[in-house]
Amino acid sequence: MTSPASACVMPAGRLAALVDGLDWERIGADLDEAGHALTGPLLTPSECSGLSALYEHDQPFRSRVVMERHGFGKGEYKYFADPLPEAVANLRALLYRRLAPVANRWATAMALDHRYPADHGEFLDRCHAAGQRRPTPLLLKYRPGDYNCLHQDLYGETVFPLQMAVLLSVPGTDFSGGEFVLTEQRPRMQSRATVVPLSQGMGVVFAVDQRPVQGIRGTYRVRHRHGVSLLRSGERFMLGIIFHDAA
Ligand SMILES: O=C(O)CCC(=O)C(=O)O
Ligand SMILES: [Fe+2]
Repeated sequence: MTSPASACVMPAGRLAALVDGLDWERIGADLDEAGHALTGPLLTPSECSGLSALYEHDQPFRSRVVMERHGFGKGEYKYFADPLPEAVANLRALLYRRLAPVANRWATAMALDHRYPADHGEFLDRCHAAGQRRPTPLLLKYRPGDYNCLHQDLYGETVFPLQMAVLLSVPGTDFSGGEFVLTEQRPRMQSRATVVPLSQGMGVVFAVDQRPVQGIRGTYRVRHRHGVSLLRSGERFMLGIIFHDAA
């Protein structure tokens, strides 16, 4: 029997070339400036539908969360089990390598004493040693009336400060509403929200929690949260790639 994960074949070479070809200088600058950055297209429409189609299967996943039961919103998601589908594992490792320098720059700017290794495998060893052994990449599914409350994906003490998500559905065609929202809480100020315009296959990299901002009197920290606005019609699938594992 072929596993459902083999239904979405993404040649590792194509992904590596694609990730290498992204404008990492611009992505780094956008992350510094706004706490989020669009990557450019990452997955083809057929790769997007292949991944979305996994949702109805049990075998690729370790657990299913019905958001309403936990007060997280409305809708559901499933965490992938180890071994992750090859494309998800490859994307996770390839993106980590490019984002680790940004994470280290932020840690330096915020005077934090931890630094991130260049290699994702090494970072995962650190998670596992801290008791965070469960994989965190996930697929989310929204239907009309669903939404995802503003939140942070923290799963233990060990945190990689950036994460990524890829929209798998076509806005305006497959669904309406359901916008990806990022908020920024500056010290002693009200929160500010940004709606990130995504298209199918487009990735967004964003701050998990804190990011440094250069002010007139030195660097201060802003705190981010992300979520999804009310889905008005259709069905929306999202791939989430979090770089730390969960306790
Ligand atoms: O569905 C979305 O756009 C949000 C996904 C999310 O919360 C995540 O990837 O951590
Ligand atoms: Fe999230």
